[in-house]
Amino acid sequence: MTPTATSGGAGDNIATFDPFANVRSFKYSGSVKAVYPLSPKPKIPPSIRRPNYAREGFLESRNIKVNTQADQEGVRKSATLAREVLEIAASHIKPGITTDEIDKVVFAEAIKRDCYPSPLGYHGYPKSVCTSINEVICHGIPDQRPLEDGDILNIDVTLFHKGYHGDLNATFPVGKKAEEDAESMKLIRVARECLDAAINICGPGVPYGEIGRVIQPLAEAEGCAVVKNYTGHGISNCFHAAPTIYHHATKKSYGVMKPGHIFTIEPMLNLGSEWRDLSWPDDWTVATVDGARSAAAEETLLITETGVEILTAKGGPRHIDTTE
Ligand SMILES: COc1cccc(Cn2ccc3cc(C(=O)NO)cnc32)c1
Ligand SMILES: [Co+2]
Ligand SMILES: [Co+2]
Ligand SMILES: [Co+2]
Repeated sequence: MTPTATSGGAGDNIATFDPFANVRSFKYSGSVKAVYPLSPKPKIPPSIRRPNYAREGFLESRNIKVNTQADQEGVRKSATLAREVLEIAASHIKPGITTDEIDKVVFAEAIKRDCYPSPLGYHGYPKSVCTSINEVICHGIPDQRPLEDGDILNIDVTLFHKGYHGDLNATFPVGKKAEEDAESMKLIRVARECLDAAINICGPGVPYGEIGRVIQPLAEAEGCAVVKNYTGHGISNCFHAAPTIYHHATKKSYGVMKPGHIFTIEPMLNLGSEWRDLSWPDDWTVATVDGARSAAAEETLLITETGVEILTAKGGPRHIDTTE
């Protein structure tokens, strides 16, 4: 999900980071609250190549990169590694583990794979992964809050490997209570189904606006609202680039899919009909305004001459011929 605003961030004073300290007026929209202090910033081995964020704006240009075969192979590798790390992180989900502990798993597994965790330091973001619980839509900061039986948790992993980013996320039930919560499990299922339906219409010559025109009616038919202010994005040697991928029907969409285009689709759906979001005073965490639960699913995709390749696919990159 590509933020449209610029943000302060924790910088290096992570141990004393408490953005709620001087905030009297803020009211949480649901039951999830930040639990500080954040753990200290991890030491990054000097051998790990870091992205150069200085040159990244937020989608200022509409020029969509046509990736060479070498670029595509670079993203394919990063995407495969990101999938591995997401699955390992997900295997740690259980009531009682904190999101900070999940962050440590992601960091360690990234370094093991000669990857830099892309979110760490990106526009000042203080952690290696985004962990978004219940009413948190995206950009949840890993902290000392233990997961609770009945929560739903989105883990959003982006890894930078040898010059290229790979980005994916998925939402998981926490404990038996969540697995038996029909509404939450429906929300998780519909987010994934919307992503799959959008992927299945991708291919050369398809306008990017088709993505939102497919997702929005599907989501609303299932009693879910599509978040409008956070989007998918082009990705390759930059974390965020053109095109902006809207998950709702909008005239703001631009561009036509061409072979070599690489981008994410990452629909964020809220239970009910309220699509609007609010930001916590930490300048990162985004939550639903009405406290309804939110779920997302994300893959990194490559447009080919005959369809679309899911570079972050479970089990490894998978091509779908959508032109036959
Ligand atoms: C400047 O403004 C902001 C606001 C929020 C977040 C960030 C930075 N950021 C950190 C992690 C992260 C992940 C994505 C993503 O595409 N996930 O699929 C996007 N942005 C991210 C910056
Ligand atoms: Co985002
Ligand atoms: Co993304
Ligand atoms: Co992501």
